Amino acid sequence: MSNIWNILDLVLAAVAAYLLTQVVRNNRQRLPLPPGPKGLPFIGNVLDMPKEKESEKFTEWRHLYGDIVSLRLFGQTMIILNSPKVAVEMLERKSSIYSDRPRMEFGGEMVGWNQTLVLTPYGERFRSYRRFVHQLIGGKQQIKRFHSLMESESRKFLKRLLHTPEQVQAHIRHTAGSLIIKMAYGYEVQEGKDAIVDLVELAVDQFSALSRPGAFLVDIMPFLRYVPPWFPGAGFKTAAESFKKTLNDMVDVPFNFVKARMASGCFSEEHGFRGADTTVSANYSFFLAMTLYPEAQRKAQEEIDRVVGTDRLPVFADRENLPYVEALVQEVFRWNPVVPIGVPHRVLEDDIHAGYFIPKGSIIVPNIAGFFHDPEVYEDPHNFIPERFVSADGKNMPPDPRDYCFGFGRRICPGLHFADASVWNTCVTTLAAFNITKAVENGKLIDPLVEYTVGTISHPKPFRCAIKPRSAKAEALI
Ligand code: HEM
Repeated sequence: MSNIWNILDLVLAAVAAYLLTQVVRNNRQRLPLPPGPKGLPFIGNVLDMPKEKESEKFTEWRHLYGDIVSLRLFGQTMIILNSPKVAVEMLERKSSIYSDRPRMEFGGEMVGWNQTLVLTPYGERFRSYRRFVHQLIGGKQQIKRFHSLMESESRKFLKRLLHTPEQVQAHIRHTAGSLIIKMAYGYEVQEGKDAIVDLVELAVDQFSALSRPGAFLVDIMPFLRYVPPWFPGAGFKTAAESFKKTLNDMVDVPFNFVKARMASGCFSEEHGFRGADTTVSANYSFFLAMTLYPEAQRKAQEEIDRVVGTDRLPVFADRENLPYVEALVQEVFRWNPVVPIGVPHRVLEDDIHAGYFIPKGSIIVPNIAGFFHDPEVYEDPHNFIPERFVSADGKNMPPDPRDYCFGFGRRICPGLHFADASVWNTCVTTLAAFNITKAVENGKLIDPLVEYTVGTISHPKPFRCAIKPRSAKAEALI
């Protein structure tokens, strides 16, 4: 008899537990979604989503609705995080449920980027990719192995600038591509045009275009994937095929090179890693800032001359003695961030945050550019002012932009130490060797516009500037 009671007790306990979870769940679902623009029946906020300058629109919504804003794109909930505080609370403190990526029908499934770390769903494959990348470039110590490579690549960069300064953007791209490919595969990039660098650039540009939230309708309505190619509006299928070929080539061509090198017994140890080419944007922003803000340039050069002297170029060992240059690099990362609205995360379970219901499967977008352009945190945010990061006692400074510009939680950019070192190195060696000023045309100074491209990775639009060696001595050093 007592056995039957024990079993009954267990059954009752299980039923009670089930009912309790249902009550909690129903209560959760009764909590409101975060506020946001109203939207239309069925399509929701599709028409509210900006086609460019997303960050500015998200900031407008911040003023209307607050730090957490929700949108609905057909049946998909999107949550915009408008302050670093909520981004840290959700994406870092609750990272065990906020670290998935949305399924991107176009870029992920049709083109194949879901096979790379950036779009890999949260799970075992994600963890093993991260472990691997972490071993290679995960900490400042690991990056030290690449300091001499970065220093020698930047010397080549200075030479290219000296000969063809008007091609600065191409030189930045070439140097960044060359550095990453050399680090990953031990492949020596050719001067001028190089097939592998071109492939990496093309693939990364395509990724940038296709990974914007809502960039392709098929991301919101996955069934469109099955419309026949001749169907009106199905041009995205041809585009997917072409993007897929670029991605496959980017993987296969260097891989085949490595295989051939291994067969011939001359394979360098830094192999097997593919990285995104985001440092290009930061470095080009640096040139734009130096063109527009001569006073910041002059102060940084004065510091370099005083600390390093003019008989040699700066090296990584000088870094800690150059606080103004450090502040200038921080300002480069803040002024116009490379990834203005991050890479979207996806939440794996229902959550309640700040009294709002965040449904499982919501796409979470941190408004990084919005954080950096908040005048309450960074005074006069659209101007380039390294002084905001300089303080005699290291107190009362705004947050270091490097705490946020690389994303959050378990998805934080694994290339952040590499990127920070390589951008610092480009800035400091260029400042030591060259003066960057406005270009002159028909006797008139040309004011470059501060305009950026649309896409996950945002680049300054091409602009003109003049780049000349600071002195005969500097030229001799190059
Ligand atoms: C200025 C330079 C860079 C910036 C601003 C930047 C920024 C970012 C951001 C915002 C994310 C998304 C993080 C998130 O989801 O919360 C990311 C992801 C990623 N970045 Fe970077 N990045 C830079 C350079 C690099 C470099 C040099 C590499 C490789 C050497 C790299 C490799 C990656 C990878 C593989 C991911 C995907 C990580 C994942 O999904 O788990 N990045 N980056």
